[in-house]
Amino acid sequence: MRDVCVVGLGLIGGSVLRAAAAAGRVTWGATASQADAVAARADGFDVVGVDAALERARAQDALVVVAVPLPAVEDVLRALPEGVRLTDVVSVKGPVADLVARVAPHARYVGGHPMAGTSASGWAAGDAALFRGAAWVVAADDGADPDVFADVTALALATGAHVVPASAAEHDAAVARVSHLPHVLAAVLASVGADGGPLALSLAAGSFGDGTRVAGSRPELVRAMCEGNRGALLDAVDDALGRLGAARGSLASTGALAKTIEAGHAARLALRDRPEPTTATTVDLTSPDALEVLRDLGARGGRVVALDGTTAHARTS
Ligand SMILES: O=C(O)C(=O)C[C@]1(C(=O)O)C=C[C@@H](O)C=C1
Repeated sequence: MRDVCVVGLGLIGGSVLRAAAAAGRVTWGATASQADAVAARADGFDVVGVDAALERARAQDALVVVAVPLPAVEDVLRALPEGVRLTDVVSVKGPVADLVARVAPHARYVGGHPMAGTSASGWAAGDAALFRGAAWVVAADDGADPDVFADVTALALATGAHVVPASAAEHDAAVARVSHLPHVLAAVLASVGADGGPLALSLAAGSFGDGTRVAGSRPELVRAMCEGNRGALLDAVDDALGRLGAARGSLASTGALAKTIEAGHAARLALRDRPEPTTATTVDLTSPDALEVLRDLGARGGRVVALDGTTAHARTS
């Protein structure tokens, strides 16, 4: 079991550190936030300075998990000793891969992204169980080091997540639609509701609460996440605007929203009823076509559910 060093101890980093420790790993962390460092130490975790944490990772051949917001990633990369095993949990993968290539090309990097969170932030909001049952994307771009791919997969599985392999570009296009666009829409919806004045807010109930929940997240984190995926998010916003425009058009002309409501209803039921992938298959991570096979598996809704050395046990639909 590889040791784990987490840099950034907010909601996600703090949850990774707790979950890795709960899974029996040797762990330590570092954070620029004094408040998070004090709170993590008070909870019994080993928290040291960033340079000391990274040096220890090099000495112990540990996996470093960068869990800071995108604008702070470069500073962590600049402090990396040569050749460390590296992953991250940032919500956009292409820009982090580009940064690693530019600033720390010596790192043995395989990106990751756990699809879990809450609108809370900071160490205190973290939870060892946050990733249970969640998808954790592990970047399967050509050239990925199979050994580090296995390290990141093993960590994700140890937290209770399942692994969805995807290229950085596939990941960024997908999360633009299912994570970043929802944050933009929640922000817009919250403002539209608030502008309805005190009566509207006193009537706000389930639909408004559900639709605006993530607008309660820390604005600078949401901003960094959305701006970091600008290209793919613009495409998703355009798609949403087109559908909103069509909905407005049909409401204005025929008075009927039927198509929009029915398409959305069908999409929501398909999400609720999506089949659990059940067909078992294995992928040898050291085989020359492993990354292609893994990307194909992820694109078809498959997932890696266990790891046995360098053999990934997967399920497909
Ligand atoms: O559930 C939430 O509060 C989240 O915003 C989590 C959420 C998302 O679902 O969009 C947000 C960012 C991530 O990196 C992964 C997941």
